[in-house]
Amino acid sequence: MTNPVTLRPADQCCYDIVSLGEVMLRLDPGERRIRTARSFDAWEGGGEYNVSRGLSRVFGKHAAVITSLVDDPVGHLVGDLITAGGVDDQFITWVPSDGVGRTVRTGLNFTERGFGVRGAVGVSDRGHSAASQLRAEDIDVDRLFGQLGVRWLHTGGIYAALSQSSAQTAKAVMAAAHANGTVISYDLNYRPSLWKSIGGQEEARRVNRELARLVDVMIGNEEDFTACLGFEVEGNDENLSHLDVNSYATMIDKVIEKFPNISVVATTLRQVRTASRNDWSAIAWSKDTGLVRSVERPNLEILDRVGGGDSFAAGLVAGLMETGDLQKAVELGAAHGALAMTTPGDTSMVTRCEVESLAAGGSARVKR
Ligand SMILES: O=C(O)C(=O)C[C@H](O)[C@H](O)CO
Repeated sequence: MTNPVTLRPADQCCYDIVSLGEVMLRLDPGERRIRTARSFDAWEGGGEYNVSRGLSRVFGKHAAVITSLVDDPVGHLVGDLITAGGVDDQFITWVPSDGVGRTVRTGLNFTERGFGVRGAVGVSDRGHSAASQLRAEDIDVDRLFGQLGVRWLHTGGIYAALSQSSAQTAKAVMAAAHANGTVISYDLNYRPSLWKSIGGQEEARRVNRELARLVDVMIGNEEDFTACLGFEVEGNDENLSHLDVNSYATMIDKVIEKFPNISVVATTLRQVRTASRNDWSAIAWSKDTGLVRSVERPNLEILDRVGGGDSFAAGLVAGLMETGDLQKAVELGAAHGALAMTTPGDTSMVTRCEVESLAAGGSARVKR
């Protein structure tokens, strides 16, 4: 089995995985709603970072994050959560506080889980965040990708949407990674709220198409390839109430034709029956294997859906890094994503053993 991606040898690299993205303070009202909450749990979260955290905590990989935080107590709380998540903080750029957050701040993300007929809600408060102002010159890419060595870089469409400069930063970091033989994955992660005031979907497509030329492993959910890259999936209705795998296969052919640099395309497929029950599976493609599909998990019970896609990506990356077998990788990703959605917070609280057991068809029988 040939690995669809060519990885640098582990003994030549300080890091298995580095993410580039914003890390926000996630404020979570638990079972309550944001609008009526009186207390919040604090976690850290960010689409790109969550992948590194999962790879570190669950799959035992050496991980780091490239981001920026404000040098004040809120920034340091996020920094503390990052190191507790097993992610190296040496590539965090700390910027001085202006005293009130007028020009630079640490992003906040209020997230409620939803239940049954009430969908999950995310309200971010992240204008002028330090991460959105991070510039390529702030990052010592020669040291990171050249001297220290990185096997895999993960970034994506959330970071690219933060500001005009963040898209440029993403491009420069991806180019440096590519020049040093680092595999690059990119999760399209369409967030309409981020694009709303900076050109909407048209601008999202322009930016993501430009960055797609540097990507080896392209990841997205059931709607991202249409929203971010403009590839329609035949038969999808507005509510994505029917997801036809053959139509995705046709769409992936078009993606590869347009971006021949891409070696793997991976998509999570989620049909939302209620906020608490989703049909969940994933598909992936490489030239050698064609389309592979994970086990389908109809009516999967969900406690907190946020971060499910990131945990899928972490499992997929771990599987490709360790086995090069796309079928195994997609199973590991889908199982990790499913388990991550059984606990609160963006990231998973499971062990590798639990992921492997579920991927191999294990049940939820009590263990004691
Ligand atoms: O919207 C964002 O920027 C986030 O990163 C919030 C969550 O962490 C993300 O949606 C999880 O995938």
